[in-house]
This record gives sequence, structure tokens and C-alpha cells, in this order.
Amino acid sequence: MDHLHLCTEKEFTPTFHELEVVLNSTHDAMIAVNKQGIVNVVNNAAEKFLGVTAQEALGRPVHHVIPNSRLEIVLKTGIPELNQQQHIGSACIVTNRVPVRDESGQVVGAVAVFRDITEIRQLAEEITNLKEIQEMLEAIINSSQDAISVVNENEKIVLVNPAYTRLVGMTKEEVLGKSPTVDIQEGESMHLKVMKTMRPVRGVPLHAGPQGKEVIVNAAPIIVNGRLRGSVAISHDVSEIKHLTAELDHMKSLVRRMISQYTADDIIGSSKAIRMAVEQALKAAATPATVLLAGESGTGKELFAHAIYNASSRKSGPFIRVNCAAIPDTLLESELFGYEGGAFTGARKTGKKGLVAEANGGTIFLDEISEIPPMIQAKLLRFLQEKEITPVGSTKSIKVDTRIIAASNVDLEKAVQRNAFREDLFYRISVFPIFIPPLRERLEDLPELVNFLLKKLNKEYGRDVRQMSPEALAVLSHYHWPGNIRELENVLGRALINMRPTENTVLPQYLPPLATYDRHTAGHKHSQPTGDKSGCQSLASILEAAEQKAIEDALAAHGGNRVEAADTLGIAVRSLYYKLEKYRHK
Ligand SMILES: Nc1ncnc2c1ncn2[C@@H]1O[C@H](COP(=O)(O)OP(=O)(O)OP(=O)(O)O)[C@@H](O)[C@H]1O
Repeated sequence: MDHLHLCTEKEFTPTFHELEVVLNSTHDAMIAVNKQGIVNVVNNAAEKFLGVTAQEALGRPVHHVIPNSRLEIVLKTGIPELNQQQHIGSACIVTNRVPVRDESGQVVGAVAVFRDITEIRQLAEEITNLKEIQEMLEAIINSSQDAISVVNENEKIVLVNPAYTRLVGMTKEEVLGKSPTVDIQEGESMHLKVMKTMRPVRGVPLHAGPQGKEVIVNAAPIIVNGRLRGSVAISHDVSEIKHLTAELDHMKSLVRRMISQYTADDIIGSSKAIRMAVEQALKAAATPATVLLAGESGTGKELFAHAIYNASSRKSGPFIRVNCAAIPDTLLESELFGYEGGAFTGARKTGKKGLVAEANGGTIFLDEISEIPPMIQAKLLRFLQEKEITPVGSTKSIKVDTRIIAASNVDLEKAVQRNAFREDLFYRISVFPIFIPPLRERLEDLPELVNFLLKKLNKEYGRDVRQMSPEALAVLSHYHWPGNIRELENVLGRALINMRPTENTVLPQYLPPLATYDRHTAGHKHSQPTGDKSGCQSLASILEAAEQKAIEDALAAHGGNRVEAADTLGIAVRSLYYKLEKYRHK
């Protein structure tokens, strides 16, 4: 330690008072003891820190004032202790303890000079906390997949994350300290925009980086205590999503194509009536003509549509089925023809391609065509005439090369007479009409169909039912089959449920009750007692079964005419269609 330099000339030697002023004007606390360890100096800072007055401390042993004082040790050892940390009460001090020696070198006292570092320590801890927070924030920013950049009030980039450097294809060094326009090939900087307007921007589509990647940018000004301190921008790369969406669309179209794998070979039946229909279908497939499949519900119209598509030159294009009855009138137009961005409330901003355009190069199967409302009938007619469609809300028409196969289970000619269907559209649609016979008119196909359907159901149910007894077959051949092949499939499915897993022959008792058909009266009655004994069922399934049965009965009573059946049931035709669609997938 350096010596204290005092003037030794007598007249300039500092007085005791002057030394007292010096000691009391320093922020450091000082306490000194004599050879016996009795306190003989206490300055103002020490009084304040120790919470004692000089009068109380002076003349007392030092450990009375500071219980853990080490000044007595320094007195004994004569060794200074420098920069030592010590706790006094709840405070923390850093202290220098030095011995005081006389001219002969004898230790005659000791002095401690100390400073309260509690606050400094707290500050240091806070800084450590801040550092941790900073590190955490950096880790978050750096792990974000979104590109983040921060610009300061001087419009210079001060922070970027790795996603940002990846996106713009520049290194950190190339952008830090530069203007935020450094990464922009064209267009304006969102940083500069928000700093100018002091308002955030959201969802701005931009092209970023050398590859012009598509990004969506959100940016906001950084305002601290009402002052603009810079701005932060977050760019979300959407090129990947777009790429994936395109891939998904492609996959979807593949799936659609895969779904349509039925060919004419899948149409079972050797009767003249069905063979004629198949023959006509194959003829139609070889032409680009619009086909109308007419036949009752469940006769196989959709199967025929698939067969025509797969036998046509369009089989590598998409096949899309639309049930015109199942889509509400308000949606049908935009579903079929698409819409322009923002055409109506709830419409997507980007607009939507209609199903007719999606089937471009392929075939669209319009099931239940009779249910198309007049306004859409006009639009469909225009498409058939011009091969062009106009999306809802658009003035531009688009050329589309889509073949239409339509199906109807109501007599369209009658619908024309009732003014429910446009005559001109009817003629356009029925260029190539194919009538698909109902099952009751080709009962000779029953054995073949039963065989085929049992095989199909065995696979579905994991069963091994080989045949049907002649008696059971006789029951089936006395039935009217208003639901046609679909109903036959249901009846066989229910029979399988009624059979024990080991049985392999369908006997009459396993068949569900069927309404016999009296060709002369067209009446119906149950031919058998209820065969369903499936035990406890949920109320919902009982209600569903009852509903399905009521619908089947109503259809049977009206020879498959849905309008009349709906009337009898007291429900809207559309809701009958909904229900049929629902049970169809059960
Ligand atoms: N000739 C057939 N050979 C084999 N299966 C058939 C035949 N006809 C229909 N099917 C089957 O019967 C069920 C009903 O056929 P499909 O859905 O094609 O009838 P649809 O006439 O289009 O009915 P809807 O008018 O109710 O839409 C399907 O499972 C189908 O595979």
C-alpha cells in the first residue's frame, strides 16, 4: 500500500480537524483499533453503515461493534487482508484490513476500510438475469422457422436470425448495419413503411431473396416510452406450403382416378336387358357424347358411369362425381362452376375452381341431375353448348374440356312436361340415353348377383358364406326390389348378421322381412316375421333403422319414385336425398 503523503513542515502539518474532515468526506467506511483491539476511529460512513454513533463505538472492543470483525486477528498476525468479502448482518461488504505499525515496525493498531457492495451485488445479479433473458430470447429468435429482422431508429438492420439469412441468401455480416432495403430486389421495405407510418402491417405477400421465394410479411414498429426505436419484421415462407398444396392437389386427383376402377366387367348379370345396357355404355364410351343414365335408385347408374369413363379415351383424366341433390341450391352453382375471389360473403379470397373445371380432361358424373335448380340448368346448358364456364362473380369465361355423364332416377321427360326441367337442356343431355333396367325386370340375374354380392360381403365381414338355399332364393325372387341392387346388398348383409359365423348357407329365416310385391295392386305386406334379433341397441341406431325401413317402405310403395315417397313420408325431397345418401354409406 502506498504511504500517505503528509506535509511534515510544522506550519503545514494537517490539524486533527482537517484529518477528521478528510475521513468523514469519503464514502468508504473506516474503523480503527488500538493495540488492545479497542475502537479508536469511526468515520461517518462507518457510523451510517454499522448503525451506531461514534460515541457508542469508540472505546469499546471492536467485536462489540462488529461481532465477526477480523481486526484482532490482523493485530495478532500483522498480515494485511485485502479485498475480502464479509457479511455484516444482511449486508455484504468488501474490506481491506491493514495493521498500523510504529516506527520500529511494531503493530500498534489496525484499520479496516470497507464498502457496502449489497447494491452492486444485486445489480450484478440483475445483469446476470438480464443476460439469461437475452440468451433465452436469442435462442427463441434463432430457432424460429420464420425469418426475423430488427431495424433500429437509424434505419439500420441490427438483428437477424438464421431463418432470415437462409431466406435472403446473405450472411449476417452482409446485412447487419445495412439499410433494410439490402435484401429487396423489387418492391418496398416493410421496415421503412412501418417506421414511416408508425403502424403495423400484416399478411403482406412479397418475394424475398435471390430465388424470389414467396413470403407473407408481418411488421410492427418498436415503440418504447412513446418513442420510435425501430421496427421488427417476421417473414413466413409460403413457397413450401404452396408446393405441398400443389402436390396434395395432384395426389387428390390421383386418388379420384384410383377410386374409379370399375369397368364393364364389374357389371354383373347375363339378362338381355342388362347386357343391352352394357353394350350401349361401351358404344357411348367410344364417343365424346354426353350420356344420360336413366334408371331407378340402386340399379347401378354410378357403376355404369365408372365403366363408361374407364372405357373412354378420358380414363387418364379425372373422374368427379357430384350428387346434385345433396348439395344445397345456394352452393351448387359455385361448387360446379367455381367463383372469383370475394364473390360472396364467406368466399375464399383466392376464389375457387369449380368441379366442372377440375374435371377438365376427364369426366364429371352429375348424379340426380333432375334436382338442378333452373338458374343452374341455364348455366349448364351454356356449358354444353359453348364448352365454356363463367365462375360466379366473374365476367370472363374459361374453356373447359369436360365430358358429362348425367344420371336420373326420375323420368326427365315427365319433369320437362311439369316445367321442372328445361326442355333444351333435356335434349342436350339425352344425346345418348341409356336405360338401366330395375332388378325386378331381370330377376333371372338374381343367382349371379347373389353369388357376386356374397363374395363381396364375405370380404367385408370376414365370413365364408358360400351359397343361398333355393328356398331363400325363391323368397328373393318374389320381392319387388324398389331399392334394386343396393337393397339386395343390404338384405344379404343383414342375413349374414343373422347367421352364426360357422353357417355357410343362407336360409329363408335369416333374411330380413321383405315386402312382397303384387304386380297388380302394387301393394305391399310383410312376408315374414321380424328376423332381426340383435339384442340391445342404442336409441339412435333403433331410430335410424326405423327411419331407413320407413324410407324403404315408402319407396317400395311408390315404385322408387322419390318425389312421391317424400310426400308420403311428409319430408322434403331434398331431405329424403340426404337420408338416402347417408344410408348409402352405411
Ligand atoms: N350390375 C351390377 N353388378 C354388380 N353390382 C352392382 C350392379 N349394379 C349395382 N351394383 C352395386 O349396387 C350398389 C348401387 O349401385 P349404384 O350406386 O351404381 O346405383 P345408382 O343407380 O347410382 O343409385 P342412386 O340412383 O341411388 O345413386 C353399388 O354398390 C354397386 O356396386
